[in-house]
Amino acid sequence: MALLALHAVGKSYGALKVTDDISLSVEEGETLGILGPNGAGKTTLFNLISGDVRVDTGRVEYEGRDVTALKPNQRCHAGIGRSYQVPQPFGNMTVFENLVTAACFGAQQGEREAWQTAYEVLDQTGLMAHANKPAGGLTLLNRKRLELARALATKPRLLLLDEIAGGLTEHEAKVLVDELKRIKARGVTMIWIEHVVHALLSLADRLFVINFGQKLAEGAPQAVMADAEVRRVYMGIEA
Ligand SMILES: Nc1ncnc2c1ncn2[C@@H]1O[C@H](COP(=O)(O)OP(=O)(O)OP(=O)(O)O)[C@@H](O)[C@H]1O
Repeated sequence: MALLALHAVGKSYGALKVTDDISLSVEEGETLGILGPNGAGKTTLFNLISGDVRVDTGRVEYEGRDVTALKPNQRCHAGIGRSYQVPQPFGNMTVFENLVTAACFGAQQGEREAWQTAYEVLDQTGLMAHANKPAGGLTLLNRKRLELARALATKPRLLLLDEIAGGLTEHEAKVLVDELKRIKARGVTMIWIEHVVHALLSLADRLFVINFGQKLAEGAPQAVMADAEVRRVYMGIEA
């Protein structure tokens, strides 16, 4: 049984079909990479999975049950955690407080357990030295780390990562990818939207490419990257 399955989901804003009849499934432990040009509908797809936006048509199944009608907090409690493309920390709170908040409200933990979770996640994401700093003053790499850490503190079984490597230097992206590899090794299932293709390829088991809200290609990373239509649409390379 797939951990997540989308069945013919659709979403329009006025006349614009942003998600057009997308079906996909993700197996437990798998990392699915999502690629597509700017405005293709990738973040909207995450919003439909996390419940931030409701589907107009189709169905979202998680752990074999229909979650289409569940609110974002209910989907988070069920184990769907996400990061946002633009980091969304509580800027006036410390890094530690941000993680305790995520554990309390996302994983429904009591205070003592949430402190323990926050401590573990600080350790996993290399943020320990910044625990007591206000989140609003972090560097870009550490803001990205905190975005990942906040998602992890909700104890996800399925982790949605939205351009977590965007804007980082080569070295910083490698540090982040190493962290993601450790998370993957712990069995967390991931869907990762990323324009930094070499970072994505170092982790993804499978790729799914979107263009104009529709599926353009899906399959093994090497085969998808060699696909003539993907090269034309995504990389601007004519065959
Ligand atoms: N709330 C909204 N109201 C109207 N249009 C929207 C809304 N959200 C997204 N769109 C439009 O839907 C399209 C897809 O947006 P989306 O953010 O999902 O694309 P994306 O593939 O994630 O892009 P990028 O790679 O630039 O982040 C865009 O044309 C965008 O302007």
